[in-house]
Amino acid sequence: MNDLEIIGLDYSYGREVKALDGVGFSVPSGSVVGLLGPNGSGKSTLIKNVFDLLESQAGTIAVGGSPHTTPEAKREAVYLSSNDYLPEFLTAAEYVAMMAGFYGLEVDREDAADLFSRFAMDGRYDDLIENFSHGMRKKTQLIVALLVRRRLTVIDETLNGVDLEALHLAEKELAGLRDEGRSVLLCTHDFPVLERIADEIVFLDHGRVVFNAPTAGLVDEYGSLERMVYGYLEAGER
Ligand SMILES: Nc1ncnc2c1ncn2[C@@H]1O[C@H](COP(=O)(O)OP(=O)(O)OP(=O)(O)O)[C@@H](O)[C@H]1O
Repeated sequence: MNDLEIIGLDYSYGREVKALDGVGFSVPSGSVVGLLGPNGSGKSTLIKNVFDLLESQAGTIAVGGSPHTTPEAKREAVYLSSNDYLPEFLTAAEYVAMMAGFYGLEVDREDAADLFSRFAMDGRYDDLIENFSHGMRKKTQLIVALLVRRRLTVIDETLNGVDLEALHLAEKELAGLRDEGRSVLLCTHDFPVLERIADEIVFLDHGRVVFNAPTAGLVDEYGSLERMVYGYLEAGER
């Protein structure tokens, strides 16, 4: 079963910029897939298409087996954006409750407070988000995903900006989602993180999939993901 399946996805901004050009790949249940690519390669455009934040122009996207525009698909997935824009006038508890409410869920206060304390935000659950640092906001986004535990979690550079301790815990928690048979699409430039937790890699360049293979195989072949990417970029085959 694939939690996300994308076939032949195109997307252009106006007539000039073709941001996605025939993109296709899948995220199998019980896996972490790393999404990599240089700036402007189309990663955010791809993710926005998956969440129907941009209206797809050609191709198909299925989430949990349902077309991505349907309520069934939208219930199956959670999106952690690359920015840290959270409603500042809410407390973390109110924000978490609101997000869970979108999925028809109620959050267990103890579970949530426990995650806040494990992510080094002990006692901050009832504080206004206005008083949270950048890293605390990123961790709050992540905690929401861990509480709502959807079939598919898509993380757009959300982990960039959290400290090493939180990153270590985040990796363990994401592996926990995978072990429950859920899946994660993790967009990050952090090669070591991807080598540790991604089962497969999708590498985009100029809106096209250049590599799509198991991480272990790519590391065997190129020595590391970093060498694979820089080798490709320096080879001038773009
Ligand atoms: N709103 C927009 N209007 C016009 N062009 C856009 C818009 N958003 C993105 N683009 C263009 O689409 C292409 C893909 O951009 P996108 O943001 O998807 O890349 P990305 O891989 O997420 O980049 P980054 O790593 O910098 O976040 C780029 O050429 C970008 O300039």
